[in-house]
Amino acid sequence: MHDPKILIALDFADRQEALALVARLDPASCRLKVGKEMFTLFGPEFVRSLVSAGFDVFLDLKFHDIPNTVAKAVAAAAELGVWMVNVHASGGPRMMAAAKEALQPYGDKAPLLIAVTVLTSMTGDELHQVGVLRSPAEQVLALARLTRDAGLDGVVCSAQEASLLKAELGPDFKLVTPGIRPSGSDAGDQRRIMTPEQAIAAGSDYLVVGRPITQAADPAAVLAQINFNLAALS
Ligand SMILES: O=C(O)c1cc(=O)[nH]c(=O)n1[C@@H]1O[C@H](COP(=O)(O)O)[C@@H](O)[C@H]1O
Repeated sequence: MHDPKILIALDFADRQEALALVARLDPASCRLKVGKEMFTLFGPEFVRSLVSAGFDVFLDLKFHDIPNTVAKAVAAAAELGVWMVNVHASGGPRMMAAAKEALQPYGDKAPLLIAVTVLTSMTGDELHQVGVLRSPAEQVLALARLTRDAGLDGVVCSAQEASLLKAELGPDFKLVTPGIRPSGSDAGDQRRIMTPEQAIAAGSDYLVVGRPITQAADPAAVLAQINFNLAALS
């Protein structure tokens, strides 16, 4: 596969369990995401080992801090050789521009820089609780516009906003969508969800899939089935 669409969220407390899954995966058929749990437990060495094994790695630490701190953190991620890194768009345009600037020295080796808009676990009511009175779709669009204007490569959003964002921001602005649930699988803590096929049809570029693959009896088979279904769409 030329450009694997599925980013598998490696959210494991046990390194051996994660590595047993990785050993059954092919870098040509998926990419890997390392998030806060595994990075906190196993650190940069774990990320480097996945990069050395030939995987494109999305380092999902969702940086959200003052511009100087985020710029340095993003540069540290680039040093690890990751394929994608993310910040929170609500850190603001100056923070995002500083992150972008920090990647300039890496040229075409720089990771894709993506901003999280509204977490896929959040509903409109929860946004209201934190003082955001817009609907999720309106807030996602507003933050995505700020992200594009700051020169970043794309956003993390839910697939429910993908068609709106593709229409408003054009085909090149990357949409990375978690909250993916093959039909019949448990939503868990996610709220704004879609199936893989619906997400691709709506315009998602990359689908983040965790538990539906990692907690399956046969994770490689679930991945193969999703890839097969997506190939049938194109
Ligand atoms: O940035 C992310 O990857 C992310 C953003 C978001 O809005 N929602 C979201 O679920 N994620 C991550 O995507 C993964 C989803 O995992 P599952 O819910 O198990 O498929 C988790 O690792 C989350 O940390």
